[in-house]
Amino acid sequence: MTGAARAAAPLVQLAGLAHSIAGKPVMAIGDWQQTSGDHALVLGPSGSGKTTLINAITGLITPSSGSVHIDGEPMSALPASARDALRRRTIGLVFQTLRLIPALSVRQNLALAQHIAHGKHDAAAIESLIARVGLAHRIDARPRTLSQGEGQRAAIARALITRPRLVVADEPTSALDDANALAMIDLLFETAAATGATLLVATHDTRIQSRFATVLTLRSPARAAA
Ligand SMILES: Nc1ncnc2c1ncn2[C@@H]1O[C@H](COP(=O)(O)OP(=O)(O)OP(=O)(O)O)[C@@H](O)[C@H]1O
Repeated sequence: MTGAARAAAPLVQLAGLAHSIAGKPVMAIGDWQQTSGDHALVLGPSGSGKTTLINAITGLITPSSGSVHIDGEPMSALPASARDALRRRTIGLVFQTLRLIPALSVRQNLALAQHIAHGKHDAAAIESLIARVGLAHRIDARPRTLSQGEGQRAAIARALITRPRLVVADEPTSALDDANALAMIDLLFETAAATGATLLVATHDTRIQSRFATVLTLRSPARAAA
């Protein structure tokens, strides 16, 4: 795809997207698209298929029907190794369980992410992003010594250090109290603005809904059919 065609393509484009496991429908979206810069919330109750949708968007599963395009590239149609490469190039992931590597410091976690995505090391970019999320004083700390809030800030920095076009966050706030949930979303918005990323946040946490102009509401396909 040419640069001009890519610039015109939606960042995320879903067409007829649905997924079944052992014949049971677990996620049904149909058509949806997200343009670059348009932060979006995927909102749905437990079991409505949010994680399944994220797994399809990030190329971790092959949807049973329909397609996923990321930045104009056919994620769902690519072989596994090409999907991995597309994910590393374009997507940063933030999980509720932070998934930082325990044996590495915060700085080293970011360095590894940078190396995997781009095969390069930019120490100044790491220090600057860690300072931006308010963790300069913990840069050489191991993840197990961080507070929950510090760990979440480290996980956001790790997702953004590769300067992904899309940041996908799965339930980033559900374990947090009201003040920390909103602070987490504010930090995601601020770091996304600083690095040029677009956010796609999946949650059942309605407290953060008002922060997003675009909301995709999911219903369990089993309930929708009932
Ligand atoms: N590997 C699997 N095998 C069988 N059923 C599955 C599997 N993965 C997901 N499901 C089912 O698919 C449905 C959607 O699951 P999914 O995890 O996508 O929902 P969710 O909206 O993310 O839920 P939660 O908010 O509880 O994490 C659920 O009914 C779940 O039990």
